[in-house]
Amino acid sequence: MVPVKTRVFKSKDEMKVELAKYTADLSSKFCKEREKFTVVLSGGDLISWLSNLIEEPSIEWSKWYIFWVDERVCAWDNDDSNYKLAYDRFLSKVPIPAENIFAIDKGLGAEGNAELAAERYEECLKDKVNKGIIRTYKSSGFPQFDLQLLGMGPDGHMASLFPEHDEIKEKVKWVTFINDSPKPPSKRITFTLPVINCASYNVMAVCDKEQADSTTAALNHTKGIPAGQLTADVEVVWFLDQAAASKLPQHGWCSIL
Ligand SMILES: O=C1O[C@H](COP(=O)(O)O)[C@@H](O)[C@H](O)[C@H]1O
Repeated sequence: MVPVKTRVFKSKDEMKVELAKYTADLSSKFCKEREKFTVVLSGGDLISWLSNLIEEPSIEWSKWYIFWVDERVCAWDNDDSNYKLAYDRFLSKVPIPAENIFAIDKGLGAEGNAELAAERYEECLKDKVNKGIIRTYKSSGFPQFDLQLLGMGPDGHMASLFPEHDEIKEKVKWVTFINDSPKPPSKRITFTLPVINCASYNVMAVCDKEQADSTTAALNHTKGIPAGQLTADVEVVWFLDQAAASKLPQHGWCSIL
């Protein structure tokens, strides 16, 4: 397991600037090495924190490939959809080719069939592995994404892996589903923990005082909350604002000013 790094910023705005720089640097690295950059998005607040990235001049958007760590099983134009959120606030503002964006199956989403939607998304990932777009992790065969941009709920869930729910125990599947999510909407699909933790780089971005308890519990590995199990192949970094970090035993600011 790689050591978990934390970077604490005085404000959300500072965090957004640094998150954009971090992502742009990795984009340059992977686009140079592989001519591709596979990026996994989550939903929630994270998407609004990508606003500075839109302005980054160095990014070769045509080489980006977009996936989702979790998705609500609903129509693409439903306000609950993580795809819609990302499209409206981020993807529609940058020139990533439409054929490089891999959302949940449109029909199965609209139908509300979580089990089949998860199977179809896993097939989609396998197809991209076969086409050399996604790498695989060592000999495990699990997909290895270049960068995942993750968020955490106040209960400590990440992706759609919730505390006291069994989906986090899945060891074989790449994508699983939940029909009774404690956070609405109830039907979701989600990457499994082994897939999440095979990524080369994992960023967990968390802000606000409502997240202070779960941030502390996750980083101290207490209460067994899902986000506390996050690791990565190369690097895992928690990007925190001062409020989210306020209950950590010791935190120094990492001001960019
Ligand atoms: O439901 C979800 O929640 C988490 C956390 O969202 P936030 O609004 O508390 O930041 C998110 O990461 C996940 O993708 C989403 O489906």
